[in-house]
Amino acid sequence: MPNDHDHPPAKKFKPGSVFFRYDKNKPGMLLPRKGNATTPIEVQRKQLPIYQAKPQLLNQLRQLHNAILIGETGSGKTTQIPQYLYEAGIGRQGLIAITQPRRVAAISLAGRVAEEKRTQLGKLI
Ligand SMILES: Nc1ncnc2c1ncn2[C@@H]1O[C@H](COP(=O)(O)OP(=O)(O)OP(=O)(O)O)[C@@H](O)[C@H]1O
Repeated sequence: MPNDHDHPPAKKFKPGSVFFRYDKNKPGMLLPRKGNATTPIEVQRKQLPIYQAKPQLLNQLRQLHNAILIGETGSGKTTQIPQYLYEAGIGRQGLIAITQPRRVAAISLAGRVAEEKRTQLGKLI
């Protein structure tokens, strides 16, 4: 079974990924994208493509037991849908679980969502 060092997260090496930028000092290396410090996080959330579909999505998800959502990379599926569900009170009795293919990706995602919810990582998230 390969470890994280053998196969870094797919997201890290997806060309054109919104998450990563090239390291000019180390050819071939990709770095996490710099945060957009000038735009408030609430505004960043509303700028994501998925935000436009939020009411329709929640409406549909309330009526379904299972759903498969397909959307562009970086559109907000992973970071936003769990928050939409939580904010709408869906799944609050249990746990909203999110999977990622790699540990690094899972930690990065959790950190981002905690930042967006303005909570310390390890509590609500
Ligand atoms: N760790 C992070 N640090 C900073 N911004 C992030 C981070 N993770 C996500 N974002 C921001 O949130 C946006 C939505 O990311 P999200 O992972 O929800 O997209 P996605 O649709 O699930 O993408 P993918 O299909 O590649 O998993 C990104 O475009 C990026 O701007």
